[in-house]
Formats: sequence, structure tokens, C-alpha cells
Amino acid sequence: MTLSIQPEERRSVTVRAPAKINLHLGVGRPRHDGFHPLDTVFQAVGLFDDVRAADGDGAIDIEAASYLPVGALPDPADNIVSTAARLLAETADEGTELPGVDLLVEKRIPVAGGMAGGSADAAATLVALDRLWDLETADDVLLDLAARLGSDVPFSLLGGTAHGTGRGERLQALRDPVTWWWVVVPSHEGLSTPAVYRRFDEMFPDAPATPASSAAVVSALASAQPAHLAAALHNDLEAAAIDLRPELGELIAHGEAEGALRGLVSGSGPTVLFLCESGDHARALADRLQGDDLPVVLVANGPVSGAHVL
Ligand SMILES: C[C@@](CO)(OP(=O)(O)O)[C@H](O)COP(=O)(O)OP(=O)(O)OC[C@H]1O[C@@H](n2ccc(N)nc2=O)[C@H](O)[C@@H]1O
Ligand SMILES: Nc1ncnc2c1ncn2[C@@H]1O[C@H](COP(=O)(O)OP(=O)(O)O)[C@@H](O)[C@H]1O
Repeated sequence: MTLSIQPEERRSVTVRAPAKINLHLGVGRPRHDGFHPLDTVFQAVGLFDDVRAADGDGAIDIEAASYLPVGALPDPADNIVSTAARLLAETADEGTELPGVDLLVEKRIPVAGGMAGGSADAAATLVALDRLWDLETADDVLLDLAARLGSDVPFSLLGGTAHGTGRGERLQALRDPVTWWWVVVPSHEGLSTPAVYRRFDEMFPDAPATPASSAAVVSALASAQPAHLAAALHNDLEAAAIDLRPELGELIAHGEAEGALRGLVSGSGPTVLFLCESGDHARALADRLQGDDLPVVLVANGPVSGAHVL
């Protein structure tokens, strides 16, 4: 009998993080630091990126779903996952060197689509490395690191449905016990978030310092009635996104004519969302919208969990 010695097993952790949509996005005029004050209601929806962290020597790979346009992703060195990994390592490293890691990102969330895909990857990286390195970082420290990575990153950690203020990083979870159904139509090409905010400033130089309140959406969520939520949905960045991409306005009108309760630009766009009555309604609408002009039409529901280990 021969005994084989197993090489030490390569450890890995995979974390899944959701896309977000904004059911209400009230935007005020820019603050002194250039960021816009927000009053927003985030909802995490069932479209996910996965980040796998494994013992390694620093490789970063990205596998994108076939429906995402190739070439849209930044180089690994500019990728938000490397920034997140460096930030956590700097925070955690107290003289002891942390083991090297390889990161693999499996992307399904549209890139530069107004669905916080980069934020989801950053949040997933923080959670995966915290687990791989056995750091047991406190939740409030993780949320603080997340806010340093981007305004939307804390919500990608939290998930569910939440009220966001400040520049979007200050969160309060909202009770949202029903399942809402969405048809999600990504665009063939992303829109830059700073460019959409700049267009908003040009179009609305007299925007109020205090952003529009999300109270109507909060009470529509409590009603659990899709028609009430449809009437309350609101996005102050929608006009700026449509001004930069007029075809988004046509797409919203088309989806509503095909029976959506309401069409809306997702965050800074250009992804378009359609609220539906039910899962069956969403699948039927997606079938009707899918065609040569709209090759990718997805169905997602929310709320779902924030970044979590698989
Ligand atoms: C618009 C929203 C709505 O949730 O998301 P998207 O729809 O793009 O995903 C967010 O405000 C985007 O958040 P995020 O993409 O994390 O932004 P950050 O990295 O913090 O900032 C990128 C840039 O967006 C602008 N920015 C962002 C947030 C904010 N409250 N005011 C801003 O003016 C600034 O120009 C900033 O330099
Ligand atoms: N892992 C990543 N996934 C997507 N985009 C990334 C990533 N890392 C860095 N980026 C950069 O962040 C920008 C915004 O990405 P994303 O979060 O997908 O869009 P949005 O802010 O519209 O929701 C992209 O244009 C890209 O240059």
C-alpha cells in the first residue's frame, strides 16, 4: 500500500452580493464636498455578483455573464475589488503579514448600469476577506470601510430595503415583508454616474438643499399594494439620464404600454425597471419586451439579502 501525502488544501470563500434599485431617489443641490445630499429608498434585488477569495498570490480575474458587453470592465488594478482588499488589509494588518489572495469576480449585474454592481463586488470582497483572514471585523467597522469605498457600498452589505441619507451611506433598515417583482432592461452601454449628476446640476441649478422626501414610498411599501408603490416611485436623476439617452424615455413608454404598472430609470441609469403585479406578470412582460432591439430582458424580485457567504 502507498500512502499519498495531500498538499495543504487551498482555502476559499465565496460571497454573493445583490444589485440595488432606488424606489425613491431625492437629490438636493451639491454639498461643499461636491456630493449631492440624498433622501433615497434602496431595495436589494435578486441579480447577483459572486466574489471568490482564495489563498493565492494576488491574481484578479473577472468572468462576465454572456449578456454583459465585453470590454466594459476596468483593468484589475483599477477594479474596486483590489481597492477593497487593500483597504481591509491596511485596516487589519497589525504587524503580521496577511496571506496573499486570488480574487475571482463572477459578474451578472450590468456594469455602469445604475444598479451598484461595483459596490456589490466591493462589499462581497470585504466580507470574503474578513472570513478568509479570520478577522471578525465588527459590523460598524465594515460599514465604515464600505462608505470609504463608495456611497452605495454600505447598502450592498446591508441589503433588504433601507432608507438612505447623507450621500447615500447613512442607512436605516425598513420593514418590507412582501416580494416585489421587477422586469430589468439593461442597456448595451453604461452611463457614468458623475456625468449624470453633472447633467442634473445643469438642468436643475435651483435644486433644493434638502432632497425630496421618500415618505410616499415608505407608506406605499407598508401598504403592500403594487399599484400604490407604482404611483409613489420617484427618481430625480431620471430626467438627466433621459436627457443623455433619449431612447430610455421611449423604452419606459413602451413597457408601460405593454402593461407594466410603472417604468423607471434605475438610479443614475441607463438600466430601466418595470414594476409588475406578480412573478407571472413580470415573466409575461419580459417575454413581450424581449426581441431584436432588446436582446437582454431580466426578471428579478426584491428585497433580498445583502452580501453573504455561500
Ligand atoms: C446614483 C446612485 C444612487 O444610488 O447610484 P447608481 O445608480 O449610480 O448605482 C449613487 O448615488 C451613486 O453612488 P456610488 O456609485 O457609490 O457613488 P460614489 O462612488 O460614492 O461617487 C461617484 C461620484 O458620483 C457622484 N455622487 C455620488 C453620490 C452622491 N450622493 N452624490 C454625488 O454627486 C460624485 O460625482 C462622485 O464622485
Ligand atoms: N468590479 C467592478 N464592477 C463594475 N464596475 C467597476 C468595478 N470596479 C470598478 N468599476 C468601475 O466603476 C464604474 C461604475 O460601476 P457600477 O457600480 O457597475 O455602476 P453604477 O455606479 O452605475 O451602479 C464602472 O464604469 C467601472 O469603471
